[in-house]
Amino acid sequence: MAMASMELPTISMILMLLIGLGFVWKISVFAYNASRDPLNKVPGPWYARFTNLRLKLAVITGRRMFYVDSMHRRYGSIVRISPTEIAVSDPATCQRIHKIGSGFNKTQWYHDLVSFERPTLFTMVDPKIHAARRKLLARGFSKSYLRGTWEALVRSKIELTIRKMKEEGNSGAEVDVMKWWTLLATDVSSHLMFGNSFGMIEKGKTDMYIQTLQATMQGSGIGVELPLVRRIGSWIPTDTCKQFFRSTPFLMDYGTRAIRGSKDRGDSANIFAKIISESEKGAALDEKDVVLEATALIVAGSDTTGVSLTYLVWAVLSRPELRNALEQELSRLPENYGDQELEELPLLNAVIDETLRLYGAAPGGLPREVPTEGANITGYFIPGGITVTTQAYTIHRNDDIFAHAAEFDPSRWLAMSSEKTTSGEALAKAAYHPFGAGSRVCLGIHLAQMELRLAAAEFFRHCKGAILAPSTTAESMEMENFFLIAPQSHRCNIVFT
Ligand code: HEM
Repeated sequence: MAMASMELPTISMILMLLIGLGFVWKISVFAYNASRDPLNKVPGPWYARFTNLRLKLAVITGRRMFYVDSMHRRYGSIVRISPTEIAVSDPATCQRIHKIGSGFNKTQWYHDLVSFERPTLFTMVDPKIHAARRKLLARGFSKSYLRGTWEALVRSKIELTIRKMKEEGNSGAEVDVMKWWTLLATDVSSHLMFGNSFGMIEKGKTDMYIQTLQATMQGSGIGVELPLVRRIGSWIPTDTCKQFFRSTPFLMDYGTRAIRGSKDRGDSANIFAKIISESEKGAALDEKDVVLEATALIVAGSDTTGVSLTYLVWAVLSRPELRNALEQELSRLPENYGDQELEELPLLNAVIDETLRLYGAAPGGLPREVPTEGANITGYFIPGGITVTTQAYTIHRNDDIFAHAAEFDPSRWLAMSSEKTTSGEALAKAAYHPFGAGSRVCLGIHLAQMELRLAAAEFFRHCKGAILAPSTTAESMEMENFFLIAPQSHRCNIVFT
């Protein structure tokens, strides 16, 4: 009996043996596939072959663009950053990826990030569908239309914002320019999209709709990286979780009422009135599309412009000589100047370009999918379906493209604007892309530039006594990166002396 129980394996032993064999088999298949993966030839850390955990950690701690930049510095202009993703920082390859008709389309990540029930311009993948939508929306975002129809409104909101900043700072209190610029940009884009002022600058705070929209976007940002958290959060019956994960019906209902209201007021009430009247002829956009696009555009036009203006003010106030020179340039403007005159000012535009080079609001990875047939990227064959990302953060800080790239030096743009540009300057101009590139370049570029020019001009004409508060330091302005950038302190305080 004793001998038999020693020699015959029990059922549990057989099961354990089978599980063990299954496990070894799985590991072998995984190792075999990993060893034959064409991406193995791409330089990068060893763990990127097996897991995206290191990249995810960087994403959820707001360090993604810094992590990818450190990988480029270590491994070169092409680097594998996860089992299915490579990053590229060679300017010519970036241009090739982003150029119109390249075949490198946006990835599903954009749709997951925004998570609306239908795609919008920002999230559309199919180039033909995107091109048709872009053509329709572009009518409301051209420089001439914006100047003709909206410049006065944008300017009045800027003047109000600066008056409110000064009122707040009258008693010697610190004034957070990031709060005010974000309110300004949010109020401008909401007014342009829904045709009504939300009165946020007057009140000095965002309203209920914008708060819910911001919470929803944060919820989507969490959900795209941690889908389980989104799923669990959407079941939890608290107001916060509802705002983060279940606000779409509220946002849609609000947007529908706002769009219907502005439609009744006629063609110049909002940007969409113009687009709707055009699209109704060919029924290209239904009401839901309009509401979703308007909602997405409010998001796209708010923190982006607010953050860029914040860094502009910080960068100039940190450099007294530059500030004096800018104030002098602006003091020569006639009282009734407009955006067109501002476009001619060399230093103002150099300051804006330099701000966007180092602190443009969206300098992180822009993911694109390698076309089905695969592509040769800087000498490596990359199979179809792999994600390839490029980031302005790295290209804009490349010393071979921008001399002393880490320095904030607007004078580099003054030299570049002369008639005779050197080949190095031409390379720098081509590599510069704070608003993205190609067919997916920012739709709001002219609106953003108009706001940046007018707001910077008004600020440095009317806030001569403003200085950075002691609490605003290089450390407090260090960037975090959750798709967009923001100062880690989420504020930029000044005082009026
Ligand atoms: C300084 C401010 C801004 C910066 C730095 C900025 C930056 C960018 C960048 C880098 C992209 C490309 C994204 C990609 O390829 O994945 C983009 C796209 C876009 N931006 Fe902006 N943006 C700004 C302001 C605005 C404003 C004011 C609006 C509209 C109100 C806007 C609307 C859009 C839209 C709709 C897209 C998607 C375009 C498409 O895919 O066809 N942006 N922006």
